Amino acid sequence: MLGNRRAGATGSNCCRIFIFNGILAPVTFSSRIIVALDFAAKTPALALVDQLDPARCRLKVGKELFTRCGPDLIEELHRRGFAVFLDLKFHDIPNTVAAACDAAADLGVWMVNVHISGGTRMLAAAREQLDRRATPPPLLIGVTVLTSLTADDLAALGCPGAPAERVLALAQLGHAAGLDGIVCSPLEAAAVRAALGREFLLVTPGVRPAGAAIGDQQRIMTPAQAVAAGADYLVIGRPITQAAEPLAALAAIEHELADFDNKI
Ligand SMILES: O=C(O)c1cc(=O)[nH]c(=O)n1[C@@H]1O[C@H](COP(=O)(O)O)[C@@H](O)[C@H]1O
Repeated sequence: MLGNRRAGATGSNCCRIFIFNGILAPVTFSSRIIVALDFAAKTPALALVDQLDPARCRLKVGKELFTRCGPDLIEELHRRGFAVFLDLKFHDIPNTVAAACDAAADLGVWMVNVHISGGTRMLAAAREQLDRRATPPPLLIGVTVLTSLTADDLAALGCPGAPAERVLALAQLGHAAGLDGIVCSPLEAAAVRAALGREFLLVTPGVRPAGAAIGDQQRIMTPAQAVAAGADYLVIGRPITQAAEPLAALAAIEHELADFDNKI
């Protein structure tokens, strides 16, 4: 099995060298917060991004924004110095997913994800393709059970049992296939951490500050609870992007995490 940590791009701190117009630009990222840019167009997305600081958060570009704006948007975010998680949740035959991961790596993104339920051969193909690259590849992260799903939803899909059991089984599959980490809800983070160790990255959406609208998320915790459970990165969208004052919402989450850090 290949090492689960990719040099230079993991943990709470990392430094990546970006090359734009022939200029080397080292950028250090330190935040655990990944802001999900779930916008329908470039203009509102960049209006928020231009108020943010790469030292305070990373950015996630998902299916909607990428489908509308494409690779140019990723380049614009890189030019502003942000580490980008390209969240396209690849799930297809091994050859197709491996090639898609390679294409994502060509964009210079920091993190890319695939559905672990695509199976071991698909995961291995993605891993091998990224490891063949000449430069450090993006972190390869596997989605376990979407945070919008409940036990009843899983049963309806023919997967009876608690989400936590399925998350752990998928996490073990991903770990064995050499993924750098997984996406799970904070509710499962502690069990996965205990089973798979400190090095395996845990990326948790399903994060809601106390009092925030839950929306379509089903398995949630607060930011501090998620970190206490072992999450490395918190993916947070609407509680920041839809807030009346997004910067104040981000600052409140940072304060919550700082308070937690000071207590341990
Ligand atoms: O892979 C993801 O990022 C993801 C996996 C998952 O299980 N649940 C989940 O919510 N996400 C993403 O995380 C973000 C959460 O956004 P909010 O619910 O607005 O905080 C969205 O962009 C989702 O696409």
